[in-house]
Parts: sequence; C-alpha cells; structure tokens
Amino acid sequence: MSDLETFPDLASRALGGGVIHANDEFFAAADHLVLAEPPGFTRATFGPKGQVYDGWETRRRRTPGHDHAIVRLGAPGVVRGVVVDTAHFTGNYPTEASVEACGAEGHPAPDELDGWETLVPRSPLAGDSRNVFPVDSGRRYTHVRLSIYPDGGVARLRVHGEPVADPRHIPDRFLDLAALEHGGRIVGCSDMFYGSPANLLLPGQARVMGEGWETRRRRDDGNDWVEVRLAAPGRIHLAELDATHFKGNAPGWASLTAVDAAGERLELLPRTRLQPDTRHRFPLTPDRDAVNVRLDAYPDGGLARLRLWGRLTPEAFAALALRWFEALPEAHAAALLPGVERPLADPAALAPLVPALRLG
Ligand SMILES: NC(=O)NC(NC(N)=O)C(=O)[O-]
Repeated sequence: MSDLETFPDLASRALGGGVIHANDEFFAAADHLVLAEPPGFTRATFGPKGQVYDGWETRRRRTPGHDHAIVRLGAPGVVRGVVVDTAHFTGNYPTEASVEACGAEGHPAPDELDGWETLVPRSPLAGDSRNVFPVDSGRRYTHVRLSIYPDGGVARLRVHGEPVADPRHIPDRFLDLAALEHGGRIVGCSDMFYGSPANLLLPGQARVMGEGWETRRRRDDGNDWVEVRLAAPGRIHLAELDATHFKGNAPGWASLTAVDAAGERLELLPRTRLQPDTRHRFPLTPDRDAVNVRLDAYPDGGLARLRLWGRLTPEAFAALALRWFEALPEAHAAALLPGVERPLADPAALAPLVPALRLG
C-alpha cells in the first residue's frame, strides 16, 4: 500500500460519493469512476455500443474541446492525492487529464458549483495504469471535476484525503467517534488477510462478508485486534460490534480497551461472548474520555462494522469546528462569515454558525 492509500478515498461509493454530471458517457457510464471495487475487464465482450468497459468512456471527439465529469465526495475533506486509473484502457485512454475541486454549501446542483481550484494541472496520462498525482492544498473540498483531453476512458478516480467533519452536522456534540467520515481511522491491526480493517469504519451496513474486516484462521494462542484513533477525544456511551454476514467465522468473544489523553488504559467492554451474524450493541459507562480504542477479537474472525457512539469534549468540539472553518476554501468561508479574518483567534467567533459552541 502506498502512503497515499493509507488515506481513505473520499470519492468512493463506499463513503457515499457519486458522479453528478458528465458531458458524454457514450461508451460507458461515469458512475463507474467511484466504485470501490477494482476495475475488471473481459476481452471481446461487446454490447450494442461497443466493447464493455468498467469505467467512464466518452466517444471519439470530432470537434475541439475536452470531456469532463463531476464527482460529489462522499466525505468532504482535505485532498492529499488523486489517482486517475486508466486500467484496461489501452488504445482509448485520454492523453492528458486535470483535476479541480470546490467547496460548496448545502446540496447544490451541478450547474450551481463554482470557485473551482486546480488540484492537478493538465498532465500526461499513461494507458492501463494508475496515474498518481500528489496534492498539497490543505483546503476542504466537497466536489471534484475530472477533465480528460481530448476524450477516452478512465476506469476509476480515487481522491485520497482526510475527511473533515462539518460541526453543524454534529448535534449535541454526539456522533460515531470511530466513523471514517468524521475523521476516525485505523492505526494498527494484527491481520487483514481477507478484508481491510478500514471497512469497519464505513457508513451504512455491509452488503456481503467481503465488505467487512476479516482475518485468517489463527493457529497459535494469540488473538486478533484492531486499533482506532477516534475522530477527536470523547466519552463513549455505546459500542456497536456488527458481525452481520460472519456466520461461520465471527469472533467467539470481543473486548474494547480505550486509551485516554494521558496514555492510561481504560476497560470499556470486558471480554464478552459474541453471536454469529449479529449486530451487537453494548451501552457503556466509562468515567473518562478516550482518544484511541482497541478492539480485541478472540481468537480471530471478522466483523462488518465497529461504531463507537459518544460525546466530544467541549474542547474537542471547538477544535473540530475551528479545523473545519480554517480549511474552507476562501470563497466558502467568506460566504459563511463575511468580513471575518482567518486564522481565527477564538473559536467563539464561529458561534453564529455553530450554536453548539455556546453550550460549552
Ligand atoms: N475497442 C474499443 O474499445 N473501441 C472503442 N471503445 C469501445 N468501448 O468500444 C473506442 O473507440 O475506443
């Protein structure tokens, strides 16, 4: 895994990303760009329009110009890099591509988006390849626009980055502190033989076993584990250990251990029996706030999702609100709080936008 791929794909359908516009989809629908699974290909498979591709493919241009598609990110955030994957496009890949992004308020239609900023300038592409472009912007974007020159096919567009949660979507400072879309992430794991632990933190329910975290069969006396860095420090009140789809391979037992800001360990859930194919909920009453949580699975097995519902400390909520506002693109920040200078000296300046800051 490259360094870039340790950041989640903000555009992925698995996080709720979607293609909201493409000027041409003659050969293959742009919706394929954000599918989580790697692109496939079956040679000499022809539909009514031509060869079937698992990607976005436009017709051969006979007029000047270029083609483009717009993706709404599943989790808005700071982009660290983009992968324009031309897998299986050999005689029909675009010779160049560029990527722009913007930050929008609310739920805009494609033609209402503006303030596009360049993430990747017009750059050459290789065919049947992962074309990797590091991005150094620091801004929080909600949409990206892929332009291809002059036309052709792209299998996937990966937009790796750090999700930045909107504090206005966190009522009463209560949220799933482990969720990828809020900024939770995996920082350690004993085994990911059959499935990535990052799947545990995705939204929604897994459709099949392959959408969860699964280890190989253990043949020693140890046990498997995964460690989560919470989106921000908070008090966990409900843990959800979802073993849905794991019927012959759910862990027999599980425990949860938190680490607080001082590095002290805190037992959240003692070793507890699990049932196969079951969504377990455990109300918790810890006396301290957590920063990291380790899930131990005994002895091995798989889980579909891990949710750690809890309340952010007032300081953590203020820090999260500040991070969000400081990362907004210039025009977006100015539209929300006209005349306010950044960096903000005090997060209280955000109270007109984020009333929960007043509750302290
Ligand atoms: N063999 C092809 O892939 N041809 C064409 N594309 C499709 N999808 O048939 C083309 O013109 O790029």
